[in-house]
Amino acid sequence: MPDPRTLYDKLVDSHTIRWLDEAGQQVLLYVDRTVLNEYTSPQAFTGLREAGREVWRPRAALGTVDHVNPTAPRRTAAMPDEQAARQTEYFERNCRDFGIELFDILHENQGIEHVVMPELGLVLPGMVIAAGDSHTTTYGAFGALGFGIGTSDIEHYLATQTLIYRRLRPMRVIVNDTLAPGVTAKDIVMALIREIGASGANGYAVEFAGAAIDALSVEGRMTICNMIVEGGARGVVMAPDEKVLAYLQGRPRAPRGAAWKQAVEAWKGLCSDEEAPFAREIALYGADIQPMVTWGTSPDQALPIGDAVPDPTHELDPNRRRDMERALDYMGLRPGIKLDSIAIDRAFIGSCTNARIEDLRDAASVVRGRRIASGVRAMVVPGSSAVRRVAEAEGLDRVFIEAGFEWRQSGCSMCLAMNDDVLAPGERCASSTNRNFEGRQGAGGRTHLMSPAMVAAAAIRGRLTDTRTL
Ligand SMILES: CC(C)[C@H](C(=O)O)[C@@H](O)C(=O)O
Ligand code: SF4
Repeated sequence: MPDPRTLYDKLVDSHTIRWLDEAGQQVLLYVDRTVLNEYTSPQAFTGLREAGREVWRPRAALGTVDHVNPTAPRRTAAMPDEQAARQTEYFERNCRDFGIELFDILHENQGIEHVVMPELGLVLPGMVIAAGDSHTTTYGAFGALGFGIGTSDIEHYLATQTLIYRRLRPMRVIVNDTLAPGVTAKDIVMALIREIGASGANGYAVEFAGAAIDALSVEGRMTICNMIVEGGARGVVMAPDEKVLAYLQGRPRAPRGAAWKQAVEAWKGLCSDEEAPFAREIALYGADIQPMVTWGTSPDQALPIGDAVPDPTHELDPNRRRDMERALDYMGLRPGIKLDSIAIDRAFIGSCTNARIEDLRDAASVVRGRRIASGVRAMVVPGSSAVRRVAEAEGLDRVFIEAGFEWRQSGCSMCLAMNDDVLAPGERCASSTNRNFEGRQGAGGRTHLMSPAMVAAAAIRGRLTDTRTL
């Protein structure tokens, strides 16, 4: 009998070309696909150009403009500034010259890379996908191993279709029970990061399992795989099930006909063996998880919405106390105030974490028939042009617009404020994104992370709000 293996190890083993050390901890890994963006790919292409190299398998790469483009409701090719224009022009030239398919800003498939790849059916169970963006882990929801790589690795990948890869240690997170109504996938991942800390999963590949994960939609699973990066995990997997197959079947780039049948057959066995060894295991009880919000400047500085801003003087660890004091100072918050009393200026529904169609439906169901609070500026930035079209076909754009939201074009937008969607200094934002670092949404801007439904509720009340009380 072969040794029992985890799903993560099966994925790495099946893509290992050769061991680079005696224990097989460092390997030459075959990578099936990548996705490129205008922000992290330029130096890689410059490297290829300078070395006179070609791209080994141009059809295994796809480019989409997402980080720097504007999201103004009327789409044009114009960029907000000179640097963004230079980045997108060079990106477009690189894709053209190296034979890589490109979704430019006016393309009907344009969108945030981690939304575009799955919706086209380009992420399949059993694949290894590496890309120049940390949230490539999103693809774990399909039983694929996705991870972010730096620019020199992008160049290595493009030239060889391989990477030098160091194995991670497998860790399992089991989420038992069922979630209470009003609690979402975002709350699971935020609760987990709060528990393990922002570097709690450093060095680990996390496998999620358990009844609460099984019960989630594929979109919800993507939210978890996307955001667990903020807990330090550089690899995430979930065993593919019937829901994954149903999600993929018929997608434009997914296999069809006999190839589909063959693929489904090949995906059997993409799960951890029963006795597979995990270096670490954590259990969460789904029924205990509450809607979460962050109060600080790190994704682990989060609490259930019913709680109060914590008091640093109660923290015994001096480093953590200092971090808390600094975070509260930056966030302009006093210890002890109720989280649901914190007034907001802005509300942002967007990002590769939470701007898929299901997220927009969730938020719209909170917003329907209501108006946003006066003084709040709220916007919805769909994760992709396709999500935007589906939402419009369902009339969700009207729901948001009638409530006072701006309905925008797709892109990363105010998730990281590389375009002209930025917070002014001191502005406070309820945001469905994944990072709340200082200045993330604009210099001096204050970010509170939460689920899209919670953002919608905050926009309506004008302060952080438990959706269940609306
Ligand atoms: C720009 C890119 C390097 C970065 C990432 O890798 O995650 C960005 O997408 C982010 O979310 O901060
Ligand atoms: S939406 Fe945000 S987290 Fe996602 S790729 Fe863009 S900047 Fe990164």
